[in-house]
Amino acid sequence: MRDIAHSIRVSHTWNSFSAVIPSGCLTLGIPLRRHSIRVSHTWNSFSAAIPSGCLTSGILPRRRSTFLGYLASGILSANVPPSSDISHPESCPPTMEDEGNLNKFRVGPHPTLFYIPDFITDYQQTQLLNNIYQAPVSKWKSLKNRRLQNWGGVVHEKGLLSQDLPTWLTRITERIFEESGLFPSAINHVLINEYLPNQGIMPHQDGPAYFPVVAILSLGSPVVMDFTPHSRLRLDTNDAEDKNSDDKSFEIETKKWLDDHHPFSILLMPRSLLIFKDEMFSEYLHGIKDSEVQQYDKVVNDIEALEQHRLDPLFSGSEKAVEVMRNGELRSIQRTTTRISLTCRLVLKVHKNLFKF
Ligand SMILES: O=C(O)CCC(=O)C(=O)O
Ligand SMILES: [Fe+2]
Repeated sequence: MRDIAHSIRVSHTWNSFSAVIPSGCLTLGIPLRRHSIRVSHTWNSFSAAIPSGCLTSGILPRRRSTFLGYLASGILSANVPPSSDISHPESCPPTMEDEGNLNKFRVGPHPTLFYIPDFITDYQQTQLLNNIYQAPVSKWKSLKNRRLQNWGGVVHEKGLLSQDLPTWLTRITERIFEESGLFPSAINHVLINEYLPNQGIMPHQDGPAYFPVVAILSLGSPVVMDFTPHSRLRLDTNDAEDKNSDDKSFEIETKKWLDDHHPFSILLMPRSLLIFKDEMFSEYLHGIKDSEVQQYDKVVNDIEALEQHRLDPLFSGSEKAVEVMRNGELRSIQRTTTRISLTCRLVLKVHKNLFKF
């Protein structure tokens, strides 16, 4: 049989990221997508041709209450250039806060995983990257396979030795807290991971100190995250006595559980927010392969992740950031730039940190 290979571009017209970035941090900078249609950031100044309820802060429409919140919190303050676009006013995807309804963003076979495309605008992404790369070099901790910044304090098994999050981070964590409605109190810890195209993170479960809801904001290069069911994690969460009481039936139960729980992946596009909780937090490992080319044939959110890119007129831009290959059924992305993620979590037990770093 003839193997027909063709490729689909999902790249936009990418601009070089112009933030102050220490040399060597990024190869040619993190590219940012250019807006197609720009409007003033004075939210109440436009209304034409936008379906009701479709006022936007970027591609993802937001409600007025959010804009006001943003204005109040200064994220769209006086020196902010016009940045929001109404790329597709005819399509009005749901916002996370609509009816407080996160369910619209459920993806995959489990009810505890949510993918919110275009959670922030290009401009907000630039602002975040600016702040991240303006942090002192000493803020970065280098690991074998990535660098990270730790914000909010030191997490111990017994809790958080807390430090206040900077305002540029609370603007985003407060919005996640309010719009998701999943955290019992304000998010107080943010881990910022930086991945070069050939870097990833081993499959792991987040520590027991965290409340079992994770929100991951993605910036820069798209990436594929893998979720793997882990029966041992499940055993750990069950009563030990139950385990020993009847080994045989427990074995059968575990096998049945594994039959119902399959590995899957999720495509994380720039500016998207991934939220997972409960079962997905405690019974699955999550990780990112350290390869520049990542298959995404097993992703459960390809439609949601690529929809906006398909609709965007800049989709056919000549500069390519990501190429989505379709070789028969084998689909993959090429990671060409750095990815930054903000892992936003809550540690319930907090000890005020007396030491300043
Ligand atoms: O970078 C990511 O998307 C995942 C990060 C993560 O799993 C973590 O910080 O625990
Ligand atoms: Fe994690």
